[in-house]
Amino acid sequence: MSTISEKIFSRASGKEAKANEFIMANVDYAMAHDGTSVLAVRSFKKMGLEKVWDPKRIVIPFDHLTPANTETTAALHHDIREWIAEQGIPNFFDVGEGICHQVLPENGFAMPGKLVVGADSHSCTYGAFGAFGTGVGATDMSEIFAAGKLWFKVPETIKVTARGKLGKHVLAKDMTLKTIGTVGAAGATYKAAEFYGDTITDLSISGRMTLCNMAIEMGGKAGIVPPDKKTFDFLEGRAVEEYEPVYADEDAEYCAEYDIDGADLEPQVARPHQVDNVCDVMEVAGTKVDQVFIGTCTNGRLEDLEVAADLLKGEKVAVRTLVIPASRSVMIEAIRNGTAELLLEAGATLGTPGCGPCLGGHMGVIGEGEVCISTANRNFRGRMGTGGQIYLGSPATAAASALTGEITDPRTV
Ligand SMILES: CC(C)[C@H](C(=O)O)[C@@H](O)C(=O)O
Ligand code: SF4
Repeated sequence: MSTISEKIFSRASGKEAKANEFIMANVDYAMAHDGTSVLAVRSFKKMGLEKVWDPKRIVIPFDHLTPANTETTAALHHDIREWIAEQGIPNFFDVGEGICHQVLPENGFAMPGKLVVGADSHSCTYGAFGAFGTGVGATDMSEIFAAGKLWFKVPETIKVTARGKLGKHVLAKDMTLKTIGTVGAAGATYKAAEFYGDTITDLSISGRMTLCNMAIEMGGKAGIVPPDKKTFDFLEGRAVEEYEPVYADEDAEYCAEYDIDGADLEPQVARPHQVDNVCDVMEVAGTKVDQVFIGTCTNGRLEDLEVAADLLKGEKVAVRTLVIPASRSVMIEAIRNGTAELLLEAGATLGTPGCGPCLGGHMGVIGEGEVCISTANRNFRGRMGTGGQIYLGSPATAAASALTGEITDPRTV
């Protein structure tokens, strides 16, 4: 009677692992990006260590401040590139390759049954593939760099079941925001979430990534969709090694259960400054916006850009609209299939694949008193610029709002 997390931790620790136990687990893949690798490498060097445990199992994408925004960032990037070369780490993704949580799945590092740990809180995204994906701090990452292992408390699991077919212009993001609004920003603290129901199985891989990406926004240690044919098809020719899918037992123990109604779901928006401050879009419709941002590890995939392009096709945006593809391959596909052209013709700005202004680093921060509707996962106070206000919504809601200059229900344009 085990949950997916208990089974993954049992394999990774080599002994039967049950919720609330402390175990030492072998990590399958470890990720740090330009932001966190700096600190992880510093702490690794402080330990007096020379070589990482296994260069092939470390993945380093540069995405947070790319291209470098200041001389300081450029110098830090330079140092990390040197360290990566010294260590012989083959999985290095430099400026323009994309956001870590897009790059790892695209390159087959997120696989069912694996323990994938990242020095970034949204590493829970890998749960979309049936992995236990979780974020740790940079010093914990240095321990993993050193020995490939880390202590974990095996999490309890909540079960979220979503049923019903989503309506027109109601997307995975709306379901995700609804789930966070229902569970609450701290409702799943140090717990894993397993997602079930036809609404979930109907989601594309991209939609499942949106959902699992935001598990941390309800405090979750992980968010996991049981792998199915869609998962296996996506991983075909992509998975970097063999994997074994893991499923929960019928009588697995859940500490809480939630039901989400997909059929009657309206487009959702999270109001400033908490992610669980969620409401139907109608409640905030008409709120003037200064900027629209479509991108991030939550909603910067091809499907998201296509949704936006479809709404903006042949029209002109009323406010500045930034579109930042989640990865180089998303951008290439968007160029190939005409999506990029539609967005540019409508007046949107296309940026280098990466995090963009998501965490307020550069490329599109907002000014004092400005309002942005964003497809990202966090709307914390000041995140995209001091004194700014962030509303979170789906790419459809963001694109509809771009057309009118105010928060708009995509079903009305
Ligand atoms: C910079 C990094 C540590 C951070 C995170 O862990 O989530 C960032 O990606 C974010 O989204 O705020
Ligand atoms: S896109 Fe945003 S949420 Fe995702 S990793 Fe980058 S900064 Fe963090």
